[in-house]
Amino acid sequence: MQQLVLASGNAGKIRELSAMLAPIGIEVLPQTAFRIPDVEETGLSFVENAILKARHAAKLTGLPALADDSGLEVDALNGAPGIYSARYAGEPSNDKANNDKLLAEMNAVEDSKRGARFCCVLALVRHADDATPLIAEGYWRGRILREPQGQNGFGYDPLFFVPERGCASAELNKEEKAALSHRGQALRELLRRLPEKLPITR
Ligand SMILES: O=c1nc[nH]c2c1ncn2[C@H]1C[C@H](O)[C@@H](COP(=O)(O)OP(=O)(O)OP(=O)(O)O)O1
Ligand SMILES: [Mg+2]
Repeated sequence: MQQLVLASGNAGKIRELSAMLAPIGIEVLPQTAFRIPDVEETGLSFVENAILKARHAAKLTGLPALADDSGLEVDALNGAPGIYSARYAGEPSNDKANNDKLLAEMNAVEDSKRGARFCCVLALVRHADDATPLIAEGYWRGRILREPQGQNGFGYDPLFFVPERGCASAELNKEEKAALSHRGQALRELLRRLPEKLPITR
């Protein structure tokens, strides 16, 4: 596969996925480079939204497309914000407002009940009407902190405590995060299974 359009407008995801794919010779072109607007995420699951975003980018570029739909599921909030993570505090999406809202919702939740997981679903379509998209998922369990910690990453990283490392996700560098994260796990699974889908033909 020579070129792949990355069907995301999220700079943090683009940074992480490009860094993970570059070493294996896959050139990732963010959809922003084609001035592709965000598509409305009308699905009720990460899988549906990932496929929808991938098809949209493939359709507008004529290239194979990889999409990432991801979010944070918090135990004490019955899985919220989930697929609505990016728009938790309203639209347009704003990481700071989302984090503030999460802290407020979790204010009365005691330490032993602050479990959560990040979810990532990746969808790779070879063309816009690909009937066999390659889907891979990854999950990362942690806990919701009581105040933001760290400057790295994006989204909810400053509020996500990583038990394996004893720090917030936003305190990990990008290699450390990729080794553990929902996105790193999903991408490794996708790459393991990529041969099933080759060659890329219509
Ligand atoms: O590793 C992560 N570290 C911190 N936060 C994260 C992570 N992974 C997903 N998240 C949060 C960010 C956003 O609030 C939502 C994704 O929403 P999601 O719709 O998939 O992405 P988005 O709208 O930002 O960009 P796009 O749809 O163009 O790919 O979950
Ligand atoms: Mg989105």
